[in-house]
Amino acid sequence: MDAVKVDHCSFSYDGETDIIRDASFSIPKGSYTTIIGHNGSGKSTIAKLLIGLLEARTGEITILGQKLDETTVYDIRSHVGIVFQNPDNQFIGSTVADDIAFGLENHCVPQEEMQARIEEAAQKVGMLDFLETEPTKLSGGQKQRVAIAGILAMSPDIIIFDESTSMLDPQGKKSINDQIKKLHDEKNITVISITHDMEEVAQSQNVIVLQEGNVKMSGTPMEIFKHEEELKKMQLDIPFALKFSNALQKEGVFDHGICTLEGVVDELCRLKQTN
Ligand SMILES: Nc1ncnc2c1ncn2[C@@H]1O[C@H](COP(=O)(O)OP(=O)(O)OP(=O)(O)O)[C@@H](O)[C@H]1O
Repeated sequence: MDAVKVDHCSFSYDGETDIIRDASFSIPKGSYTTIIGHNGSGKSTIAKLLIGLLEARTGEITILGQKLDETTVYDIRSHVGIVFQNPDNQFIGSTVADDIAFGLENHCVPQEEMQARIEEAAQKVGMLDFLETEPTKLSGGQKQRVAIAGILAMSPDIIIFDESTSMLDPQGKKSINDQIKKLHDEKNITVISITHDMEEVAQSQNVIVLQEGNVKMSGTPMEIFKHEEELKKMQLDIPFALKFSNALQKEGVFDHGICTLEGVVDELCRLKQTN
């Protein structure tokens, strides 16, 4: 089953210019999909359409088999968690723990289980020592980690990350990206991540490339990265690991391209053993 199906959707903020233009794509249940595109290509608008914060002018959106409309939107939102780009708009609690608990309280999770889930989620994002801190006293990156913990604690079927790691330092970004991958691998959650981080794109299973509100390409990371020139025209790049492995391929060391650093290291070790 598809987790998400977008069928010929168009959307306009002002009723005149379409920002999303006849977009169609589907995202398989349990997959890890990244959505990329230049600034203003419509990625965040798509995310808001998927959770019914905006309504498509034409076309149909189906989430986990349910057509999205005013009768289904609240039920659908209970299965879909979203972490936005700006953490400041996502705080309601007076402590970090309250904040992570917010969604759980709405779902009437028993107190004891709630405490365990709060601690587990806080630990995953490296914020266990901050549970009693006021969210307003946190840095932007720390706030974003708490917002992510709030969603992780809910264990939704689909999580949408809308450039959620863009404020994090490199280590924080890596640890959140690792958590996202782990969540997907272990719990079979459908992960949809809007990102400019090509290292993250490389670790996903499917990629959707948006250009001016339309789906320009879709496929596996390697299928997408083959179009390096077209990506460049859209202000997009390929990951460093692939550039490195392409250079090694030119020198005759590798016989194929590899887009993750782990993959490059594995291949170098394999070659060392066979030589
Ligand atoms: N609330 C709004 N009202 C009017 N226009 C908007 C609104 N939000 C976004 N837009 C416009 O819609 C277009 C797509 O914006 P969107 O935020 O979806 O792009 P994006 O691909 O997420 O960009 P970025 O990579 O910069 O985050 C842009 O031209 C933007 O100016």
